[in-house]
Amino acid sequence: MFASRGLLRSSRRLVGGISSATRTYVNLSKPSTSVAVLELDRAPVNSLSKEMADAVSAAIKEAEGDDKVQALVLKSSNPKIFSAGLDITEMNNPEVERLEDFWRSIQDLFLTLYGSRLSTVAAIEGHSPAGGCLLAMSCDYRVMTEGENFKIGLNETKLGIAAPYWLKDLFVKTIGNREAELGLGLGKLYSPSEALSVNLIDEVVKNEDVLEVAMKEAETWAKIPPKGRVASKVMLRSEMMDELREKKELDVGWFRDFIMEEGTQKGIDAYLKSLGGKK
Ligand SMILES: CCCCCCCC/C=C\C=C\CC(=O)SCCNC(=O)CCNC(=O)[C@H](O)C(C)(C)COP(=O)(O)OP(=O)(O)OC[C@H]1O[C@@H](n2cnc3c(N)ncnc32)[C@H](O)[C@@H]1OP(=O)(O)O
Repeated sequence: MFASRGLLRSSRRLVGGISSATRTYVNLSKPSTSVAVLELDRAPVNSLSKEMADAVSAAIKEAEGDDKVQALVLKSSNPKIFSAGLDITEMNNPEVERLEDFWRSIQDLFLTLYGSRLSTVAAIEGHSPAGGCLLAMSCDYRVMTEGENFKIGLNETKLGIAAPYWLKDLFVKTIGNREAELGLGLGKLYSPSEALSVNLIDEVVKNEDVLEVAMKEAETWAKIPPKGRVASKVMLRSEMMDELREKKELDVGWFRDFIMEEGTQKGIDAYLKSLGGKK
């Protein structure tokens, strides 16, 4: 019961020795013996399609497969956008089967990142709404670049949708119940200084310093003896993960039914058209 499946994942079937491995949508490198860097690289906004979510999950597992690696920095190839969250086009007039598979990939990405044996540090470069905030909150430590126009938070209600219960739980765990009520209800997007004041992030740094600060933090975590560190992470995170594992297919059904509703589709369609003003 204590050893949540996944958190102490066996590395036997995973590929070790990461050396600037580059693949579609993500770049994985190992700038130091104990720290890997996973760069999100899906232009224009690092939105999470099914394929992107699968690529990020696979890269995390690959990093975990190197026994020397103890920490992972998650960054973006775009200095102004960490991730724009879920790829909204996946939810706009979708095929039901694809929509369900998309959600399973998002669930798996959350379980993989949140449950990683690695210490994870998010180098949040720029905007990080909704699913971007999910990625950041799934990490152990969050550094965000300064600039009050950059935003992080869960803005789902503004799209006419609701965050799934497990994302709500993660938000509550991160910033507390009252602030989560305000943040979720209003679909609030926080500036870096606001996010710091509610503990949504841990540090605000200059743009040019973000990777250096994140790497330094990752090196600090990597020096902690992994046995106790991972056991502590399991204690803190397994309950939430086990609940989602048990309810995975129920959650897929809730998501599918919610997204396929006519009213939801109208809201998503209107929101998508408003983005960039181009669609
Ligand atoms: C009973 C309860 C049941 C519960 C059921 C559970 C239901 C849960 C469902 C869903 C959960 C969703 C979580 C999400 O993550 S939804 C996504 C939310 N994301 C956003 O709202 C961010 C939207 N994007 C932006 O705000 C901006 O793009 C920004 C990131 C600030 C960057 O701005 P800028 O640099 O100006 O870039 P543009 O806006 O011009 O965008 C460039 C092109 O990229 C397209 N784009 C942007 N974001 C997305 C996205 N998330 N998905 C897909 N495409 C996106 C945008 O349309 C532009 O495209 P084009 O150039 O073709 O016009």
